[in-house]
Amino acid sequence: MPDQDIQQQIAALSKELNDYNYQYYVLAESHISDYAYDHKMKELEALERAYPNFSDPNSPTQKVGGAVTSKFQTVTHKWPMMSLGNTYNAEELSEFDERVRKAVGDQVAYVCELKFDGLSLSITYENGKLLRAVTRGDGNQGDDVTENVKTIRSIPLALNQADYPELFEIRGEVFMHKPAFERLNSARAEANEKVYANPRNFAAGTLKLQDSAEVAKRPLDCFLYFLYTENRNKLFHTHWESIQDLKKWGFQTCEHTQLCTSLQEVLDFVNFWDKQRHFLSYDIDGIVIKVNDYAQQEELGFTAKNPRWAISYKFNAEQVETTLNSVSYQVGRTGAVTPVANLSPVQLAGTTVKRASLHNANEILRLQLHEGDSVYVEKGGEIIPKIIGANATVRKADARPISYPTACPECQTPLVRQEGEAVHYCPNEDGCPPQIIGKMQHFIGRKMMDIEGLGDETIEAFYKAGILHRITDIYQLSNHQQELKQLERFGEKSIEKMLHGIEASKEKPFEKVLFSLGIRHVGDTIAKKLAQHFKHIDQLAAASIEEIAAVQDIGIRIAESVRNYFQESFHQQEIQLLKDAGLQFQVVEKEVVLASESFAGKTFLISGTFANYSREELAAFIESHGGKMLSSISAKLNFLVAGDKMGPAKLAKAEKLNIPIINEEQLLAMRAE
Ligand SMILES: NC(=O)c1ccc[n+]([C@@H]2O[C@H](COP(=O)([O-])OP(=O)(O)OC[C@H]3O[C@@H](n4cnc5c(N)ncnc54)[C@H](O)[C@@H]3O)[C@@H](O)[C@H]2O)c1
Ligand SMILES: [Zn+2]
Repeated sequence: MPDQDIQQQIAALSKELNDYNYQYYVLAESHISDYAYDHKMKELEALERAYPNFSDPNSPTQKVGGAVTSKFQTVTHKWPMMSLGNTYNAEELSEFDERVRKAVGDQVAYVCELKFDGLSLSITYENGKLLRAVTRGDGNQGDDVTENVKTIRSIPLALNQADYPELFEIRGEVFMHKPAFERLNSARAEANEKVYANPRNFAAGTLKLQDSAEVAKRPLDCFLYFLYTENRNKLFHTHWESIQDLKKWGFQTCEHTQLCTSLQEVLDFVNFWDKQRHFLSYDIDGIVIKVNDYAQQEELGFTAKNPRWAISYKFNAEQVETTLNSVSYQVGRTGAVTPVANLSPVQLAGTTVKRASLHNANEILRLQLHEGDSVYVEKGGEIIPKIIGANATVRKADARPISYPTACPECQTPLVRQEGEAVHYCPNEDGCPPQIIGKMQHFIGRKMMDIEGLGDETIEAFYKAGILHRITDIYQLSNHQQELKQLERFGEKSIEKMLHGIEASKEKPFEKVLFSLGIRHVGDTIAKKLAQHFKHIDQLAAASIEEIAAVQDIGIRIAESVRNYFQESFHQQEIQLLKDAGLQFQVVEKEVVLASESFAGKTFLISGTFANYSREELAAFIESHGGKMLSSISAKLNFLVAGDKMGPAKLAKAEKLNIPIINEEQLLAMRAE
């Protein structure tokens, strides 16, 4: 190949890998599978090795792929945070073992650890207290994400009494469990928010949020796996010993870590987990093999990018090829349409796969799917596998591209897609069967009206039997006892229990009723806020968009949705019928007796989390002593009651306006003065 071509090829590969790095580390998105990425990296490494005159110290082969961002304070790592070399088969692993033995002799033991698919973190502890947490960044410098990390429950803020060093750094991996990922991601899809491709990306996106309160809502977890401290060799001689002590100090380490004394044991460990990993609640993408002895680690040292004393063995993401038989379109409770690929059954990662998710129309376009295509299916983070591409080489010449339907498959109403949104909706909220059933199922849900004796399946059965057509029919069920008894599997006892449950639901407070109505974008917190502000459904129904949007934390999108809901005559009728049935449509005010006038004329704002009281309790305390709560920081504010995890922007604003910032104890003491 002429030099010019090689140079071009190196430049193109470098650019491509740098682009993937940016998407992966900064935007938390993957546009290529890890396997394909690693393959390209190896290709570039091989080219650079063959043509050293073209190698470049800034090449992605020479540097850790991440970067620092401008959103956080930049911190320089005391010990650089490196990447790991990777191997994909037993042969490459045995080459690693040979290199190690050549350098340090045959007395080698390895610690085998799961390679958690998350993002690495360095945490510094001083005198047993969490001081600082920093991302890997570009390996030399990372982002200070301390406030966010403090919200992770498995990371101790203070250590158990033990003989830990005064100052040390501990490294670990932050990740999200698969069930939490599934739950949060589908809630995001419902709310039309950006969904993440896998738990790793979700965890990475979360740790880089500016709002720690939002981070606290997303369940992150962390395994700690490495200790750095000055004079470490005086404390421990091996990595294995250090891990035993980390546990005593209060850190969560992974129970599956194993000490191996031969390559065979390492291989057994690798093979065992290649199969068992599918049963873990979190994703791992391989095994990390570390030389156990610290002295040997030091002898082996580092390359520009990796330690020479450790390596990863990466599992091949299991991938199979099968036929795309058809695409079906499911309509959800909110009317969102989800395309699902129906596949010829195939074995993948221990289960038979028949279906794969396709997310939305853009995904179908991106994959350029055609009818009858032979497709590659992979198990990513999701339980339900995904299609990663079609094998165009075996496509029939006359195969038609999959075209997205224009009408709802359930009710034939033309579908709509809001500008800038990826998801299509069936707008026929009150006439589309799955939406009607979904609305009723939502209504009776545990966090909503919580009707005992009535479940999702019963709702569906009653709908199909023509007994239920809409939410309000639930309160007419007592008039249908004869019909109910005719239904299979529905005895007198269960009917009685259900009717009792329905009757009891009439006592549910207004905020629950409001949440249960299933107004788009109105979840339980929003419902609570609206109920507290408007007190009565009639006042909410009569409010303008501006009036609704004036309520704290209610944005214009929610306000519009609420307004639209109440404009529909069908909904007005629905509410009237529910009122007639005796449901609660107003806030029952508790009489307020002022405990004192200590705070009369004073205004307060509460932010963050507190050790002894909830925010609501503190607000009630302030109000019971005559103080007034404000909803934002302005010159009118007299005191900011600040707890932990308060947003830095708020703090800065209060400081700028010279507003006194007090803590929980100071607030309580103020009353006594
Ligand atoms: N799909 C994409 O677009 C894309 C882009 C960039 C990188 N990647 C993936 O990321 C990899 C490169 O990332 P990398 O530099 O973080 O390397 P790596 O993921 O191959 O290995 C190093 C990392 O492993 C993690 N790790 C997990 N468990 C560990 C344990 N027990 N001990 C030590 N470390 C552990 C640490 O975070 C460490 O930084 C690529 O090989 C590729 O798979 C994918
Ligand atoms: Zn429909």
